Amino acid sequence: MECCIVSALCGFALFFVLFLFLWFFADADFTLLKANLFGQSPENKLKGLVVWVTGASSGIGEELSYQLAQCGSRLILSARRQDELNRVKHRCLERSSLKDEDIFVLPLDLLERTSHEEKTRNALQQFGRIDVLINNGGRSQRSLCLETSMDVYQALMELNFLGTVSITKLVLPHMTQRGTGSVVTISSVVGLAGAPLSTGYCASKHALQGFFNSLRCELADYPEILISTVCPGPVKSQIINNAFTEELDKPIATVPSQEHKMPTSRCVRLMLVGIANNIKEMWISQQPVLGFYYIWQYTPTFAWYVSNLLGKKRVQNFKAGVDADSAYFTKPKTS
Ligand SMILES: NC(=O)c1ccc[n+]([C@@H]2O[C@H](COP(=O)([O-])OP(=O)(O)OC[C@H]3O[C@@H](n4cnc5c(N)ncnc54)[C@H](O)[C@@H]3O)[C@@H](O)[C@H]2O)c1
Repeated sequence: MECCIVSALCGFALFFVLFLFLWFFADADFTLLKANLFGQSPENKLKGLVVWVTGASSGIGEELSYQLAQCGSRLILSARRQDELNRVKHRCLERSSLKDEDIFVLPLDLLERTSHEEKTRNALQQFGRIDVLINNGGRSQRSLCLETSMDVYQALMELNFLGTVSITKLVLPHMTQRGTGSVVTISSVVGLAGAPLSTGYCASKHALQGFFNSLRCELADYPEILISTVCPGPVKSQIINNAFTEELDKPIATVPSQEHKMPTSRCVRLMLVGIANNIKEMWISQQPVLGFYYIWQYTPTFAWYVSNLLGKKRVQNFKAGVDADSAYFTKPKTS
C-alpha cells in the first residue's frame, strides 16, 4: 500500500516537473503548440487562398505578407503608404513563386471609414473573393492616463477598434453569402488584462475581444466561418516607435531596444498555424509574459499582486525617462 502511494507521488512529481519544463519553454498556448506539432501545415491549407492583410507595411503585417506569399496565398496588401506597400510586394515576389498579378496593393486608411466600402469593393473585384481577412493595422500607446488628452483616447478607439469593425462588417456579408471564410484579428495579451502606460490601447484591444467573442457566437449557424483573435505578447516591430503619447502628434521620446521581444517570424509562423487549424483564440508570447496570463486566468488575486509590483516598476521607469520595458530590471535614473 505504502509502495503504491510513494509510486503515485513520484509519478505526480515527475509529471509536474515535466509540465513546468514544457511550460518554461512554451511560447504559445498549448492548443496552438499542439497544432504546430501535429496539425495542418499553413503551406497545405493556405495555398491559393485570397488573404487581405491590413497594416501590411511594417512589423507583423509585413512578415505576414512574406510568409503568406511563401505559402502560395494570393495577397491584398493594405496600409496608408503606397510606396512601402510596393516595397513589401516586391520582396514578396522575390521570396516566393507568386506572380505580379497575385499581389494587389490597396492603400487604405483605417481612420477614413467613408472610404472602406469602395476599398472592399476594389479588393473583391481583384480576385473575385476574400477567403481570409487579417485585421492587423493598429497603433499602441505610451503615456500616463492623467497626462493623456481625450483626443488620443478617441484616436485609439477610432483606429484599433472602429476601423477594424468597419472593414469586418463590409467583408462579412460576402463570407456569410459563401458560407465560408476567416476573420483573424490581431488583438494583444493586453486585450486580456491591463497594463500601465497603455490605458487607451488596452481598452481598444479589450473592445476588440468583446466584439469578436460576441460575433463568433452570433455566427454559430456558419460553422465554416472562423472568427479568430490573436493575442501576442511583446514582438519585434515598429509598434513603440509609432505609439501614441500624451498628445496626438507628439512622437515617442525614447526608441527602445527590441532585444527582449519575440522574433516577428516566430510569432507570424504560429499565427499561420493557428489560422490553418481553425483556432479561435491564440496566445503567443515568450515567458515570463505568457505565464503571467495563465496566472491571470486561473488565480486573479495573485495576478493582481504581481501586476501591482511590476506595474509600479514600469511607471517608475517611464517617469525616470528610460524605456518602460527594456529597462525593466535596471535602476531608474534619479534626477
Ligand atoms: N509588436 C507587438 O509587440 C504587438 C503585441 C501585441 C499586438 N500587436 C498588434 O499587432 C498589430 C501590428 O502591429 P506591429 O507590432 O506590427 O506594429 P507596426 O507599427 O510595425 O505596424 C502597424 C501597421 O499598422 C499600420 N497602420 C497604422 N495606422 C494605420 C491607419 N490609420 N490605417 C491603416 N494602417 C495603419 C501601419 O502602417 C503598419 O503597417 C497591431 O494591431 C498591434 O496592436 C503588436
